[in-house]
Amino acid sequence: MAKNTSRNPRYAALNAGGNAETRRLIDASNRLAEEVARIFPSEPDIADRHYWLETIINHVPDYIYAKDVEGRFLIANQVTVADNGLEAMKDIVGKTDFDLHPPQMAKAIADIERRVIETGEPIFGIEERAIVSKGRDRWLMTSKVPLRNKSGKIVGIVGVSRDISDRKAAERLLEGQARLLEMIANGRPLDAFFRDMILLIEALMPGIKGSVLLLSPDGRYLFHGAAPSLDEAYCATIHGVEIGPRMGSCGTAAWRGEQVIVSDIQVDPLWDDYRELVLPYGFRSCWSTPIHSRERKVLGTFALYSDVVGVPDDGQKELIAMAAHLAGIAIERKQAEDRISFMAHHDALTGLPNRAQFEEQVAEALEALRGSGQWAVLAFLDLDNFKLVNDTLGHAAGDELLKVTASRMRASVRKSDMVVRVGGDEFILLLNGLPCERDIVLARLEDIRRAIAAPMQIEGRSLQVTCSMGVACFPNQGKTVGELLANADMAMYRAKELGRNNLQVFTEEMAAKAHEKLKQQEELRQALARQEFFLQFQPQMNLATGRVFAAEALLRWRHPERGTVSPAAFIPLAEETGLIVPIGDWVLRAACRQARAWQDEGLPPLIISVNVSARQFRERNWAAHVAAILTETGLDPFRLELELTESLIMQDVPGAIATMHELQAIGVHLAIDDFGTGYSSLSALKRFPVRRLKIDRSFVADIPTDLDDNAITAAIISLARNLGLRVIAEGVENQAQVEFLRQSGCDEIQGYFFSRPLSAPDFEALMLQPRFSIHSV
Ligand SMILES: Nc1nc2c(ncn2[C@@H]2O[C@H](COP(=O)(O)O[C@H]3[C@@H](O)[C@H](n4cnc5c(=O)[nH]c(N)nc54)O[C@@H]3COP(=O)(O)O)[C@@H](O)[C@H]2O)c(=O)[nH]1
Repeated sequence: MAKNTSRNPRYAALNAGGNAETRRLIDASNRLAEEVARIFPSEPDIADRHYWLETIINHVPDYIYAKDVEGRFLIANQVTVADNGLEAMKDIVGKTDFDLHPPQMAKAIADIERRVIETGEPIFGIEERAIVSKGRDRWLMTSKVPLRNKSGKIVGIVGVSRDISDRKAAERLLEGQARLLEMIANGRPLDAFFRDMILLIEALMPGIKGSVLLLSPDGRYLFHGAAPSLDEAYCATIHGVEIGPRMGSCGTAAWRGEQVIVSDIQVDPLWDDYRELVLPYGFRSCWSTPIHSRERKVLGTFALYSDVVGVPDDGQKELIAMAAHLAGIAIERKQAEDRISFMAHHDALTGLPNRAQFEEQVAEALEALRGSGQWAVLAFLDLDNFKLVNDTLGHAAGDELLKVTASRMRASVRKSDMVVRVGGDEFILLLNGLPCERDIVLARLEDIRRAIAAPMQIEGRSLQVTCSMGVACFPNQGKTVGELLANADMAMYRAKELGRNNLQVFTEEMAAKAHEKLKQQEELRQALARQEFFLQFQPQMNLATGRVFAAEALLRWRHPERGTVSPAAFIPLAEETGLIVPIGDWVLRAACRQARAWQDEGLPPLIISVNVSARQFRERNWAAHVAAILTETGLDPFRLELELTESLIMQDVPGAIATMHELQAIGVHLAIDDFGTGYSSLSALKRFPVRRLKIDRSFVADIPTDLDDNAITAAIISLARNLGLRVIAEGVENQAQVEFLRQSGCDEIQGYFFSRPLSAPDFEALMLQPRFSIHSV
């Protein structure tokens, strides 16, 4: 006993190192030794000593025992005896571990003890497995020291073991949780995740079998998720079980949204309808826990089955709650992944597949059709005047209209056909496997158009939308998705040209036209680089003074083959392709530079007027760009007037007013071109920071003979005067027009009557002539 005190150098050394468990064991031994030394300071009677010692070690909760060199128990404390399923010490004395444990486990214990005996070296704090009371598999932390007789000979070992199973289980649980969370984070498939989760729980709860069932999207049925240890036939039987108030443990738990603990399936009424079904598998208890989402929506159930009657203890309840929680996270993550994947392949508003998915599927469909002698029809579809609905009834109404249209299209085609939304109000249809008869194809498409055009109720209003369709048929009008899309697009363009609400099938003529357009686009693109553009200048005259106060810069294209091309022939194409932005930039820069040159040459003060296209005007920071060009060319801002068409302003009135104010702030003047053609509201006009209105030449052309035009022209002049704006008439070609305009109070004129657009040198010569008087003409 004295050997085991803290004064023993070997134990003292061990006290300093080792792990916490070992230290605790040693401390306990030391305390025991000290206590004995304190109680028995003098040599007590040997029998008493033996009795006391036995009493003491029987109060220690750890296993304490001694064995001889053959591994036979010599002595063991009460807990060792009891946990090995025996009653008294005499029952264990003489037994070996081979009598108490499975052979492999017993051998592992015997090997360690043999080493201690052979080397004489103690072993501290080793972890070993042992089967203790009623076959419970436990983890022990054990220290073993050689047992010596009085002459120092090793006659066996003394062992002290502590049950560390709870700590080991907690460690295992933590490791398992970490592994499961890692699986969730790595997006492992749900079934693999559930499988590992159930196996972890089963390892921690021996004798229990787990299962996960998933609730169907309509919230009515439970479907198999995972159950690695349950019989497949049983899983198949409960697959698709309906949830309800008395539907076994799982069906009821999902129905109630709360845990259902059935301790005895044989008697619990919740199992009345399922008792027979479960009987062959021998389950007696089933504890089912709903798997919830973060919003407490039931996603499925996590159930544990056991062959014995019973309820979970607190530790098991904690494990179940943890598993159900992790399962919820995993399901929600999977649902989020599915949603993201759906969104990547579908249009969020209508739920239709998107273009990326469409092209893939069309390619497959065409491949399947190839050589079959059947047709596929690809149609581009564009809703007419959708923008009007959006602008007048608002975006919510526009969205609703798109959804209704999408579902009508879906309902008008077969399952094997496809409908996709490619953006805005544009859709593509693929009708699959049609007979090669144009009339049948057209009849099907007209049916779809009719379905779309049926009246619909949107926000309490009855609306009707027509559509334009461009069609290309496989294989004659395109052999690949790309060809079909391009040709259907051309046909659609033609349908729109023809005034909407119609259907056009692709023809070779359309292709030729498109080809020509492409060629023109390319030429236009190169025209800038090759410096084929130049400007002409048309004077603008003050009617009262006869003085030329401004020049309108007009763009021309010196085409290498076609000669001088009017802007009317290429500006629309430039607008469509966006080339108008660099071209417009060139015009503005060239016009400002010319105006500055005339100023430097001493020409009378002049305003240079430049046309602006809608596309240019919408460019980000356009006003700042204009300011930069003015700085670059050295022209004073007040010498520049920008002509904005009425239709340009009306496309986005608030945006246009904001840009107009920015331009006004840098000192540039503004005029409204083609006034009278763009339906600008008079109230809006008041808010435009403009200096001048330009009466469109279509009104001027027939004055003074056309009484309507006379009235319109006079009204515009009067309006301008009342708003404090100057007014100029364009396209003035004769004396009678001049007279009418003068009498109506028009301030200024521009037109062939006075001068056609001139080259820069000719304009300069005109300005240098003696003062021109309109009265003398
Ligand atoms: N965005 C830009 N548009 C531009 C630019 N340069 C011109 N244009 C626009 O192209 C349209 C056609 O212009 P153009 O062929 O130059 O015709 C102008 C005049 O020549 C013509 N005009 C002038 N007087 C008369 C006349 O007495 N009779 C008659 N039949 N035509 C006449 O009018 C055109 C000027 O119109 P406007 O701009 O409305 O003042 C035309 O829409 C141009 O705006 C450019 O650089 N950028």
